[in-house]
Amino acid sequence: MQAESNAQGWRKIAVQSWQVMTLGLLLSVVSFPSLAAESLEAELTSLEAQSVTGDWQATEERLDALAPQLAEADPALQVRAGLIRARNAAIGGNEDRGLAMLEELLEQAPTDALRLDVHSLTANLAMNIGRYAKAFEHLGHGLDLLDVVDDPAPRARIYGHAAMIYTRMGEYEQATRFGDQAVAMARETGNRRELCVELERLSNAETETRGWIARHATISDAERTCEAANDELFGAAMIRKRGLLYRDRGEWAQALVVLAQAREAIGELGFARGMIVVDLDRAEMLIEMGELEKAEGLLDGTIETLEARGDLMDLERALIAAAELAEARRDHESAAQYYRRAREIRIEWEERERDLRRTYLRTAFETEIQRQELELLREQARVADLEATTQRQRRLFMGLGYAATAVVSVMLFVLLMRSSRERRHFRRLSERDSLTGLLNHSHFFACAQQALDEARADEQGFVLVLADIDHFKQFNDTHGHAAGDGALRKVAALFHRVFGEDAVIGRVGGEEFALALPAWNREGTLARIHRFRRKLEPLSYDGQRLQITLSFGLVEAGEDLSVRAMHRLADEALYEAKGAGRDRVVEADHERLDPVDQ
Ligand SMILES: Nc1nc2c(ncn2[C@@H]2O[C@H](COP(=O)(O)OP(=O)(O)OP(=O)(O)O)[C@@H](O)[C@H]2O)c(=O)[nH]1
Repeated sequence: MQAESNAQGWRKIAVQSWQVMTLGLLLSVVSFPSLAAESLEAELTSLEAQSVTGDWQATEERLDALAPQLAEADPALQVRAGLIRARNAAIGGNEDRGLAMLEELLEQAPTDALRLDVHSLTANLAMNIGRYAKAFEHLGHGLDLLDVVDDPAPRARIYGHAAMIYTRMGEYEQATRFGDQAVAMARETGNRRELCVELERLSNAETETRGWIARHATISDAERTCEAANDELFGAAMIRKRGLLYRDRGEWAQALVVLAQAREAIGELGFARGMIVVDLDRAEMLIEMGELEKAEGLLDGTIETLEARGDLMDLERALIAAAELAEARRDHESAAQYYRRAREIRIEWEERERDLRRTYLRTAFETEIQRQELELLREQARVADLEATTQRQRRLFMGLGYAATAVVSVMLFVLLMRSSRERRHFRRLSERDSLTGLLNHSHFFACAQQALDEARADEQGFVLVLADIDHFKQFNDTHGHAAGDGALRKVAALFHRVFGEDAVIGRVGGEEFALALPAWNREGTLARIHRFRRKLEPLSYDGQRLQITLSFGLVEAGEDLSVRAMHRLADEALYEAKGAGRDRVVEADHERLDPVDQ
């Protein structure tokens, strides 16, 4: 009784489509991590298994019964129940509702692993009903989640769906890579049913990418695994595939035996479409072998059934087989009719395929464009970053440059100031007497000449005076050299004080001084010398008061007298003053002037 109801359930499911059946199968192998609410969890696990081997309506009823418990349950359990309901809706013919439910589940899924399963199921369902763009979109999102989901079960499922969809696209290389991953992941789960499904998908991808031996190994592995997992449907499908492998190698007798086994197994399951497909396989071979009667028996009613179902690919195959059969019987008119119809079906089929291909290419293209745009944005951000850094560096360098320039300028300024100060210092050293600060001999006479020239130009008077400290040797000898220095400094300071800023004053010998007095005359000069002599107080030194005196020679500028000539005259006058007893002023006698000096 149980077996009968199961078989009925299978028939209902089989009415939908081969692919939709795989959805249920997939869900049955889910091994979600154990959560709280043990009993509910166990119930759900049993439901997931039943959704494959039993009637989807029965699972729906059980889910309804669980509704109150589920409303209070952990979100993860709710999403698992939701996945079964979405699949049920699709199998029940309400694919749009199934897809809408999956959209909601995506919002609710509390973990990346569950979100990955929702994407997997959405991609599979969308693909089966020709919503290719949606299928590719969800497949892409699912594959993206592989980076963050470690659980091998959902990983195996998304890889498996990718393998299936890429095989459908004719992208066999990529499909094989996904198929290998799916099988590897399924082996990790230790779940035989999962592995059975993924081996079947890999075997589809491998048809165009691998040799006979590799394909045979995959198919045999799948056959054994599906049998061990008690998955009769996939087991039967694998037997058929093994038969086709023999056919491909030309081992027709062996192929027919194996295909007959497959037909029997599929027939036991009541899987109508599966039976038609295997009959077609066998009919095609029998026609080639010339066994026309047997082939005709297998094809009988096939075309009508497939037309009713709208299975275009299988219908085309059946029409071609019928055409070949008619041709073999020399019924060319019927053959031509079958071929014509087959062509029409092919055009219709290809139109659908083109649509699929276009969607795939558009999606792939859009993804590529998005990737490029993203890359461009990243590049732009990198350039902007680089520009900002360069700008910062330029500003920094400019700042440093300004600072360096400022530092160098300050240093230069300081150096300039110092050097000009030093220049002034050295010039002063070269022009002045270091002890008294008065002009030295050579600078005094240069300045005196200049002052004389200016006085003459201004038609003003000019007087030159020489003064010499009396008995200075004796003073030095008596009181010491330092006292002598003090006396020299005192005399110099007094000259300045008495004759003022306009007088050019120099120390022109050891204890000899000279004064050039522009705009002065002899009377004024004599009066001022007398004031000087009065003011020359005794020098206090070492507790003693030391009085010094000076002798003076004075000369007033006559017409065309040079400073040199005036110096000679003044010197003579001074000599006279010394000879006359010192401490006095003698005026020069112009008459005594040697003509050479003028
Ligand atoms: N303390 C000191 N003595 C100096 C300096 N320059 C020259 N003398 C001294 O000045 C003295 C000049 O001596 P003399 O030329 O003989 O003349 P005097 O002793 O002043 O005698 P009369 O000029 O004839 O009155 C020497 O003893 C020099 O050593 C100086 O810078 N400091």
